[in-house]
Amino acid sequence: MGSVFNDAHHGDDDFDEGLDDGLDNDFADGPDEAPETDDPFVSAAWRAEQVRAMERPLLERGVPLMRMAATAAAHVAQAMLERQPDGPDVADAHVLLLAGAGDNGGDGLFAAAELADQGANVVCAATGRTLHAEGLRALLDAGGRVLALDPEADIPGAAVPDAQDGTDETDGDPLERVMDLYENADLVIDAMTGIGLKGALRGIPAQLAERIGADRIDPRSPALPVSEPAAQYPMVLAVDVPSGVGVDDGTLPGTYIPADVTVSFGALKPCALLPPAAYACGQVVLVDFGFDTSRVPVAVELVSAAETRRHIRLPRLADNKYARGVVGLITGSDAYPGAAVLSASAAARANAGMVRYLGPERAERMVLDRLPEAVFGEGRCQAWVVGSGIPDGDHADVDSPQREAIRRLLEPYAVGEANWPEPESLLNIGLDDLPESFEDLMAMLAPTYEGGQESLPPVVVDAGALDLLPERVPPQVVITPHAGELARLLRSRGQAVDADDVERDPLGCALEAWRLTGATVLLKGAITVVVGSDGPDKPRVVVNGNAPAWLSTAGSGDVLAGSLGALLAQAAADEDRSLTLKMADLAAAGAFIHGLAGQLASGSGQAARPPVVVYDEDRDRLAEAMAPTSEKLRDATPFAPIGKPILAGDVIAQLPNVYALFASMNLSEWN
Ligand SMILES: NC(=O)C1=CN([C@@H]2O[C@H](COP(=O)(O)OP(=O)(O)OC[C@H]3O[C@@H](n4cnc5c(N)ncnc54)[C@H](O)[C@@H]3O)[C@@H](O)[C@H]2O)[C@H](O)CC1
Ligand SMILES: [K+]
Repeated sequence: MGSVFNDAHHGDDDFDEGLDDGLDNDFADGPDEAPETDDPFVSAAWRAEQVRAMERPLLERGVPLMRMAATAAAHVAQAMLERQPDGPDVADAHVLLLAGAGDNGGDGLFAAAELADQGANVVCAATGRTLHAEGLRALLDAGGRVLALDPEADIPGAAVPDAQDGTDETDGDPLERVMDLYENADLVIDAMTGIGLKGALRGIPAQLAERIGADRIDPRSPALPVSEPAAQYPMVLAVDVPSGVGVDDGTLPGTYIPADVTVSFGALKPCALLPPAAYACGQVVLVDFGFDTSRVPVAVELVSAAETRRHIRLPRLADNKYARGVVGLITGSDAYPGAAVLSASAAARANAGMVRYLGPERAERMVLDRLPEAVFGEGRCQAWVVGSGIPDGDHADVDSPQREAIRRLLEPYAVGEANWPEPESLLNIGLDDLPESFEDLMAMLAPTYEGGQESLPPVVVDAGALDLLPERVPPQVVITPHAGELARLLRSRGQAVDADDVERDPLGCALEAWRLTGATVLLKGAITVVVGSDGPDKPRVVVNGNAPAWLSTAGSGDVLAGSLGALLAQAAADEDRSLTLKMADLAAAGAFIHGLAGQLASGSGQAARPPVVVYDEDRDRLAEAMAPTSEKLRDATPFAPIGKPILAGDVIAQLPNVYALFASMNLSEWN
């Protein structure tokens, strides 16, 4: 499954060949070769202002970034046409360019001029009052035509539609004219706005996006494997970013044009990684300009296989089961005993040394039936998982003993309220003595710990335990809400937010929850957004996008909680490591493992955020890199490319295989 471990390749490109010989630096030499699986270039995104800061030194040295961007866009356009089984040759293609007045429009004009040079029939619809002058000249010289949509436009050589008249081809409502062109086009190049967009689209671009965007958004369409040939014409190529998306925050503030492919220049922007904007980007092809990213902090990071591998602890020569990490679970309930089985089995199959389960008798019996290895005896736990399958305060008639136990477990994590009795040690809970009732348990969980809050074991707070979270907690507390649960948590802290608000602005809401609680926030969704601490008051944002749509199935969250608990226990088992600043990466790695298990279980090459393709000037290599995952997966499984339905248990069954995959990657790098 090559595509799972990002195929994208950074470095060794000869994109700069033929450029200004005066280039002295690493750009001229191409960036350093990076290992295939560990390339920050394809897994990090920077905000618009940061991208501008990184492009500035290159522009000052006279590097022709716009021409490089345009050539790359033209090559990508060609690759899109060529991969359509019934697609026209470039020379016969009808291309509609939507060009704004800024440099994004300039990129589009030069790109379209290259296609027109090869014989394509290109019409540019200008959405602003002006067009990039040199780009316009290039397109007109290459035989392209230009239609100005704004009656006040001042664009030399452009036709201006005139609704009053009725005599020539420019007559009629300009938007209708564009829609006619749209319907007859093979390819649309969307270059209305790039990183210069302010707020939601307004005016003519907004109207165009409303018409074209509405035509293209169908939430009922099936989740297909990556970059299948487009199901409909015209295909849309977005220049740098799809026009209308929130470049820095990943929101969709107004109308926008969803793309089949987005060709992104210099560096990824957050909208390429964050939901919901990432869904509008389609396949992302990233053009390397050789930016110096070393001094610019990453805004959003995509968790990679290589990063995940770093957090896994392989068994060592002298290990015993305790050294490998013990996971304690207070999950499952009389109402949902299955969650106990799922969370405990997931933890047990995810490379933990041992699993301790704590719950009502019936759930305990079910866990033992399915997992005879589970223990209920005394000993250490390096990480906890609480709340999966436990009704929350609104749904539990009386506060159950389980909820009380979780409340006690979480008490010592309350920041600023430390006033604990002498530690018997929280880590030593005598589960043997565990009663039918939880009375004694509560006593045993009395808030005690050694070495201060920092040394408390990491804990995953899921589902019904979210309303038991203390006001403020340290970062080793990971909360794992979905949109509705996050909204509820924020409401409990005075924010007027509902689930739709969270879905509209997942990053904003996860950041808010992190700010308010201090917890590491893992917001579940097709793309998972994690916000954790990267130092005092400094958030770290990591997303995971490798999950196939098949993974949205009952019990999936219980599996995530259990397997994340196991990952945290492995990390915490090495006591010399402080996890505080690693929690965001650990949580995202947990989501990656879960997503990969879902891909293996379903045999699907589909992913919410398909791997980023690095632009290659070599046409054959570019075509290969952009090829559908179904082709790459053809021999991997009989079910590729679509995959098959799965149950939570199927995902659990694949967890050992995920670890096996990691174990076979670059063994020399293992700790
Ligand atoms: N990343 C790189 O290294 C390079 C990127 N390039 C391209 O340049 C654009 C950014 O160009 P800029 O001129 O700064 O802005 P835009 O073209 O994105 O937008 C300006 C354009 O949009 C109009 N506009 C702004 N807000 C709105 C709105 N809310 N509604 C409607 N219209 C709006 C504004 O009036 C202007 O007309 C970058 O994305 C790349 O594509 C370069 O090629 C160099 C290298
Ligand atoms: K654009």
